[in-house]
Amino acid sequence: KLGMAYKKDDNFGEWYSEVVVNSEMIEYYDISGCYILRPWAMEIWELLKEFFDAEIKKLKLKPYYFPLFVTENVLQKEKDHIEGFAPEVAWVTKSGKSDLEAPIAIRPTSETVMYPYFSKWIRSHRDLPLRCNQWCNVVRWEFSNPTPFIRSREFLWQEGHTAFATKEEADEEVLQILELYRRIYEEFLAVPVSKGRKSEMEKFAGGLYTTSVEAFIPNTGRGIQGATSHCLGQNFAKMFDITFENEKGAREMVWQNSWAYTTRSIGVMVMTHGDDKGLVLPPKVAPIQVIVIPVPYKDADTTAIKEACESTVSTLNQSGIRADLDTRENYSPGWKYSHWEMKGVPLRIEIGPKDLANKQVRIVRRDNGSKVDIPVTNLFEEVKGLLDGIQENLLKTAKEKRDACIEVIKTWDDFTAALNNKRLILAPWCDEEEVEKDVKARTKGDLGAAKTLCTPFDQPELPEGTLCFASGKPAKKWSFWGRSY
Ligand SMILES: O=C1CCCN[C@@H]1CCCn1cnc2cc(F)c(F)cc2c1=O
Ligand SMILES: [Mg+2]
Repeated sequence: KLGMAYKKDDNFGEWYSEVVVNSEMIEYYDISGCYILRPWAMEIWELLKEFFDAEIKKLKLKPYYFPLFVTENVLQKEKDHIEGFAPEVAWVTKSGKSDLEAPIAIRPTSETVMYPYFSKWIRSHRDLPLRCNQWCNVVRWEFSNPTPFIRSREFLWQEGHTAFATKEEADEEVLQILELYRRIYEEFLAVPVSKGRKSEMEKFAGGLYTTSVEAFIPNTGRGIQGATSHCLGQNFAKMFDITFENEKGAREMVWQNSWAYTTRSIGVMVMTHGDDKGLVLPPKVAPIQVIVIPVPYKDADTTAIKEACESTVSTLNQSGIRADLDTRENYSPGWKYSHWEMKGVPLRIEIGPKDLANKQVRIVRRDNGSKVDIPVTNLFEEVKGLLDGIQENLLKTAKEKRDACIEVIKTWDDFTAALNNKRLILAPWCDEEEVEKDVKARTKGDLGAAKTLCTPFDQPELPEGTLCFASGKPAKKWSFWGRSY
């Protein structure tokens, strides 16, 4: 079980599957596209949820739980937002031996479940804003290659659904939530992301506009959507008759948003930081931040060593650091080093007879393997400093790697070359959907077509007269293009 059979740079797909299993995050399940999330994954999910839930409570979101099931006619209510997705909808058709009167869908997302009740609950401007969030699972019976965390037929997410009296309020919240998603990725998962707007073709068809945070996986040269925050405009208000009486007594439709991030975020973190020894966890999301390992030496005082380990762990835990010790007799220190490296624990503390005698401990960093001996007296400060250093180093390294993949291009030939070089492409675009479709058609292949990933809010200077790389028409904006998950 110890050691990896695959190398990240040689066989990324196999490496990834091995890491998520060997680090005890995932157990494969006997239904394709479904995975068991073990504690090492769920504890990360819970740390992210703890942050996000506290932040949205500051924005006055209220917790709800809506049913998993939705009737056929309600699901079909919104034609254009569903029609493209119909093949992904999972249906319950029987209970026991008998057929159901009518098939019932399992929620792939909850607009059609929730909005008939938003219509009922919202009568007056006093009922606004309505702010609803639920933490739940959703089911989408996808057929493209299933990948743990990244693409599964059932996944966990939070879905926020809000309603406002004015577009201004909705527009503001879209960006507040997008900033929280950026923080989830950059401050917790140490994954660099770009905030931007989806094209008309890539946006959520049922909405007005879509914003997202986009990540990039250098090993595969593919972009990946990290999270999404939509302004729905009044489209769903019209469909579901969600109106309110304003201060002047006139009836108006509400302005809505919906936004989500999912367990996919964990997979992006694994892909970004993992190495050939296994998982590398950013301290902010590490279920165990420090593992303490006794290094007994033939006739050395093993009891004293064990006591030193226990007091080290309790000192750290009392200061809010997630520390644990591995005193299992039936495993050697060497075996334990590999095991906890595989699980990506940021810091290892070794305590042997010499350390005991010198009233010090040896600390080993998972991210760069560096070792340092520190006096027990300022254990907490040193450990805290090292954990902060690891967190910072992981984001910095990932940002440098991602930025090294970005290629600015202006011609079609450079575009196709960059695409085949697994680059994240930044190109001037005329912003015409026909051109986007044309690029998709011209880059179709077994690696998948190129698409727009987002138009970054942070726009570089676009010199007058710059032409679109694909159409030769006057360019209107810089957009990120590439293959994606
Ligand atoms: O992306 C979000 C944020 C959270 C709430 N939902 C929105 C839009 C979801 C877009 N979407 C995405 N996937 C879907 C899959 C389906 F099978 C289906 F019936 C509907 C959808 C579907 O509407
Ligand atoms: Mg999908």
